[in-house]
Amino acid sequence: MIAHKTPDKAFPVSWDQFHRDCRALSWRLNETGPFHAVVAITRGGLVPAAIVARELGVRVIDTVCIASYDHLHKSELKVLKGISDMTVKLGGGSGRNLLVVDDLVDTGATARVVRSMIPDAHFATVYAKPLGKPLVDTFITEVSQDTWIYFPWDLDLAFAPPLRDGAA
Ligand SMILES: O=P(O)(O)OC[C@H]1O[C@H](OP(=O)(O)OP(=O)(O)O)[C@H](O)[C@@H]1O
Ligand SMILES: O=c1[nH]c(=O)c2nc[nH]c2[nH]1
Ligand SMILES: [Mg+2]
Repeated sequence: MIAHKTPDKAFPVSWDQFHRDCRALSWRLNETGPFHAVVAITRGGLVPAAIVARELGVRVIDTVCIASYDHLHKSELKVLKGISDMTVKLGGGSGRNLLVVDDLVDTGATARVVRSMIPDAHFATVYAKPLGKPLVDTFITEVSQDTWIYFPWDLDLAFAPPLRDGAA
């Protein structure tokens, strides 16, 4: 396990907000395409990839399966499944006209690995932190490096204590 400081700030995202941000991302990407295929970086990229592909009318969806975080803790990055040969061919070998989608870029380690596979692909994430931002072509919202983004699929409805009882 790689030593990692627990982020100071929390940025929780609701399903509504996430859908709105994915639609905003699709608007931006619509000016850049057309794309022959979408490559989702699993698992976090699956939900935004579905929304973006729907908005842009792309029917070919592939995955590259990468794991590096165990909840808040960064571990060694593992590529569990690569991009299929058919998709790489669609992108002319270098990724031209392919759209890579992930939920966020943090340190940029995940994006760097995927970029090395298809360097000419267009990289899009919904959220970006400063360290990873240079690796992404299009994103919607930037948060500070010491912020942890909580996605709706990782959250549950729960009681929030009143401010006067000591809630932050
Ligand atoms: O820029 P980085 O520092 O590489 O971090 C960003 C990556 O970390 C998260 O994935 P994670 O490895 O947690 O797997 P998951 O998508 O299955 O949740 C997130 O979905 C990005 O893919
Ligand atoms: O849910 C998540 N939120 C984050 O801010 C983050 N950074 C890397 N991996 C992450 N996963
Ligand atoms: Mg991920």
